[in-house]
Amino acid sequence: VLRCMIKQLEEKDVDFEELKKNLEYTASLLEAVYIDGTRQGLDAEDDLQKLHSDGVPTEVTDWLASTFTQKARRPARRSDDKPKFRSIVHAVQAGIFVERMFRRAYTAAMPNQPAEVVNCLRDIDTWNFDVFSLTTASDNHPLQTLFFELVTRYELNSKFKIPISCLTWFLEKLERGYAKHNNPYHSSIHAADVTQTLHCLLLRTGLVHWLTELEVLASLFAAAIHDYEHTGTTNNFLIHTKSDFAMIYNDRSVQESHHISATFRLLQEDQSNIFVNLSREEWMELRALVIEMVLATDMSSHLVQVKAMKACLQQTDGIEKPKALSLLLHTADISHPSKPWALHSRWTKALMDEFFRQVRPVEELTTLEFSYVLCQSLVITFWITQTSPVHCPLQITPHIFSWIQVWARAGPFQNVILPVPAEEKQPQHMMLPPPCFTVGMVFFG
Ligand SMILES: Nc1nc2c(ncn2[C@@H]2O[C@@H]3COP(=O)(O)O[C@H]3[C@H]2O)c(=O)[nH]1
Ligand SMILES: [Zn+2]
Repeated sequence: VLRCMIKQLEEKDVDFEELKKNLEYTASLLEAVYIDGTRQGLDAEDDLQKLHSDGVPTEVTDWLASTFTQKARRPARRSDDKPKFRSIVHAVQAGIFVERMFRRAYTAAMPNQPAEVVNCLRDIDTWNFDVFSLTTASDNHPLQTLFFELVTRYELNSKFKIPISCLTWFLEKLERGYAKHNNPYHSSIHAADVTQTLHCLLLRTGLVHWLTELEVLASLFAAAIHDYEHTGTTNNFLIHTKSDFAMIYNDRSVQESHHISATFRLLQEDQSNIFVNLSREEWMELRALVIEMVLATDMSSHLVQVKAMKACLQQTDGIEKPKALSLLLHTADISHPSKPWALHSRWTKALMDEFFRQVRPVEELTTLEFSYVLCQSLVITFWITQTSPVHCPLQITPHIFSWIQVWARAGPFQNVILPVPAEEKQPQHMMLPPPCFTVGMVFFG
């Protein structure tokens, strides 16, 4: 059309109305072509798909996908790459040789476990496994002992050629990280408990037969590290107090992001890099799985996870392994209420103790926390002063007690004399007396 118009102009044979119509038509045509072109640019993933089928090497499309789209780079599984016979024989021979070497190294270096530890570990496949007994028997090293036991039981050490020196050093550092904040609940005992529970779930449900060895390794590893360097406070606390962690991780799964990041930074050190002999693809796959699993332990994703799994079970399509494993770790993480009472009650007390510790530093409290704590303090103080001997439905630990004292002194209760000055006198489980209940009703509705 444009060429035709140019010719008409040259020949000075121009109908003004016709020229205008033709120009409008051409402009709308060019606009349509332009918009279509932009859309094609937006469908980059489709184009990548096309490239893939056009015989472009997978490395190239993978790189394009990881650089220009939201798609994570999936480790390439080359089932169709057929190695030559000779290379298979060599690989198998070399593999067997190295595995034997690693097995021998482990057998030689395996510490002679005390009889009590061996005794505890007999129950490792059961739901009633007593992780507190293992803690005592192993001289306060439940995580090291348990993880080492599971890695060797599943023969992951020889399969992935995990150097024993690295494993020992890594586990030592891992336990130290869990001890960093001296948490009553989020300690290495909790990590050992969750790891054992996950192992029990994998075994008892038969899921272990559905997984590759790398997925088993990633799952056990994720469980062992899932609360590494936990600060003993909730994500909300970190966010509301504008903590460094909240600033680093932009208020998103703050604790969980730190557990993962700090662990992988620990693995960067040669001395503790237990995955040194994994191939690049294996390492990428393991890392992706560990990240997904640990991030899913954030309680704020609980409902979403349960809903997604329910929907997934109603469909005939297969269940995505990372999703299933994430839910499994989350289940193990909050499983203690389904354990025998002796275990569950210990965990509950430890968790309550940790929750109460969190509100102790007065200067870190937000207005909301301040009023919450003040009301709590009022109720508890009133109730303590009203009853003699003191009755309490929850065990008042030294931390809770000092917390009450702080508020009794700081608030309008300076003159209240607390009748429980010494630790020995602290009350045990008893019924909540009516005065407190009445005050509680008045204050909290
Ligand atoms: N209310 C309540 N919370 C729990 C219980 N057990 C564990 N949790 C919380 O659930 C969280 C799960 O992830 P974490 O282990 O980081 O921290 C855990 C606790 O904060 C429980 O019995 N009751
Ligand atoms: Zn946990």
